[in-house]
Amino acid sequence: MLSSMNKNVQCTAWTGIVSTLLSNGRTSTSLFKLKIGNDSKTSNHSKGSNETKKLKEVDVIIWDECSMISKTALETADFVLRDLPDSPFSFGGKRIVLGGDFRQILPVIRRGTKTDLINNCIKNSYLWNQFQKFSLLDNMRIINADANWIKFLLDVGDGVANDYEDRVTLLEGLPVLEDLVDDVFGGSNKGKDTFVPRITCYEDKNLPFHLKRTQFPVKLAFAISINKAQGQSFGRVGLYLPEDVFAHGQTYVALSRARSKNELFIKSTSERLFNVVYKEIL
Ligand SMILES: Nc1ncnc2c1ncn2[C@@H]1O[C@H](COP(=O)(O)OP(=O)(O)OP(=O)(O)O)[C@@H](O)[C@H]1O
Repeated sequence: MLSSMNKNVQCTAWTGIVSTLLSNGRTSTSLFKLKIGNDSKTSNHSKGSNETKKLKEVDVIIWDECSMISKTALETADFVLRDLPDSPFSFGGKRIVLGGDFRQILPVIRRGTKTDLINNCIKNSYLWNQFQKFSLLDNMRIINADANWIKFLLDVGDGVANDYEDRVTLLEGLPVLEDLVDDVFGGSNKGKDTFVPRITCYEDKNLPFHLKRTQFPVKLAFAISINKAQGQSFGRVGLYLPEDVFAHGQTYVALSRARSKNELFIKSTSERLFNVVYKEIL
């Protein structure tokens, strides 16, 4: 819509994986030339460079997964954009659209305490009050509009599903894998050659003969961390939690990646999942 209004739009996101999901997306570090390793407090941007000239022509910046942006990075972006035309206005007068959900993962701060994380959230920036807030209320990812599941996910994200030990009890009917991974690849077979049994599949019942195929029940899958999964949707998710999560939003992000409750399989040490929620920033 913005492009049809002849607006020059640049999409950006904090992580590489999310920026690849956006049309013409770039990582925020690359767009604003943020220096990493110092909390992104400074930028390498140089006024005469071609990149800077291109950034100057941008009208609207759409910055996704904003819960992951650190306050310092947002403020550095403000500084960079003000510096382009020497503008007194925030972000050099450009329109900034932040998208995100503060139930999700926050900026990563090595050995950061809860206070460090909360202080470095963009909600604590001097810029936050300049944004107008809009709420998206419908969960469009869940394909079968399972109201119980949608409510459960929100309760996990808001921390209201937590019990006295900050654990959430999974809804009944959610498959919890007890021993599949261990049986096949670990557990008593750890370190040994393991035989994966072939299974017989019968297919194409309309054929004039009986087609039988024998296959290994193995399919290519990819393992990624919960943090990397943020921003993505998957048809089928196996959540492997040999240890508790440790950061705000991780349980919510992990549980909410699948399009349906039936496509989420969990292997965990407990059916009561640990859930870290900093209610101060919701
Ligand atoms: N308007 C829509 N109509 C139909 N399906 C939609 C719509 N918007 C989103 N979806 C579905 O929901 C999925 C998630 O959407 P999207 O990635 O935009 O959500 P998000 O708010 O960025 O999620 P998150 O931040 O939790 O990753 C999409 O892959 C798509 O399948």
